[in-house]
Amino acid sequence: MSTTFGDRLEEAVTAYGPLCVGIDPHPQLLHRWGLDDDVEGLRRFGDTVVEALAGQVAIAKPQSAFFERHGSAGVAVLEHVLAMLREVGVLSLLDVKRGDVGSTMAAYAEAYLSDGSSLAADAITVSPFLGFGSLAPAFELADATGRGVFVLAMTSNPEGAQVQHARVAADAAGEGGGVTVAEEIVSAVTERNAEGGGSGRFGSTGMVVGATVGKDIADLGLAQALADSRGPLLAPGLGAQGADAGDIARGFGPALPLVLPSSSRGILAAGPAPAGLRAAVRQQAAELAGG
Ligand SMILES: O=c1ccn([C@@H]2O[C@H](COP(=O)(O)O)[C@@H](O)[C@H]2O)c(=O)[nH]1
Repeated sequence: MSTTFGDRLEEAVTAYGPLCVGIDPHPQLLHRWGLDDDVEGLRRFGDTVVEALAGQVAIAKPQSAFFERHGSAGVAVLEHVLAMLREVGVLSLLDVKRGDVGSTMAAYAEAYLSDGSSLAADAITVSPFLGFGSLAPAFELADATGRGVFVLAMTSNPEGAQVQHARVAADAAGEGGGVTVAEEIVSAVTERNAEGGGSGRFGSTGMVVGATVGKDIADLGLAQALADSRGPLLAPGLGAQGADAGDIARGFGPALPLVLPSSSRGILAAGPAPAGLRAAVRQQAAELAGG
């Protein structure tokens, strides 16, 4: 791809708005939609959601876990969903939260970020808790193929603070200690986007910052640093986890133009009729826009 992920994202968000819809085929949702909790149900769920989102949203976020729980046939449905999103022109952000030692990370990167892989998405989520540097193979391949990487920074679950608010130790030279893990990640992403992330609104390295963590952003004094990062900020937690449009506006403050608010169950509960899903998308988008 000749353009960067950040530029493609900016174009899509300008056309359709920032709302990201999660594709999470929970067993309870399959049941509620009158589908069996099997591979055929999964496929029909995926087809319906993609049909409903086409021409409505910039970006969709399939949750890998709900496909993986059906084994290799479920992963084949995930591949199908990724191909369909590509076909209808909705960017895919695969929520797969990978992270490993560098040599293994290179293999994950090939699976999700290389041209020609059946599991390739426009962007993926990654976990930096084996060290930010261990993610280098994913960043390198994403840059080379025009894809994006979203690094977990401040996750939407209450347990995340235990790790993400911890203070890092100084390096061997006695430098750099004392900042929180979250702050360290924001700085590393900012550096990446400054080095080679294009010049538009978004760089191609994003972060996951939950819609539920507005108070933590304030407590850690990170709102301006997030705004300066140029990282697209995936903000899950809207809807089913309790956050609303007001929480996002207040919590992110100056970083709001970078935020991709994300909702899965809050939208998917309006199915299975595509018209119902589209109405839920429109209502959520209007709330986010302050309407
Ligand atoms: O911090 C995080 C990171 C990822 N997620 C994922 O987002 C969706 C949320 O689903 P809802 O139904 O809207 O609650 C799900 O796939 C999570 O794994 C997150 O919630 N928080």
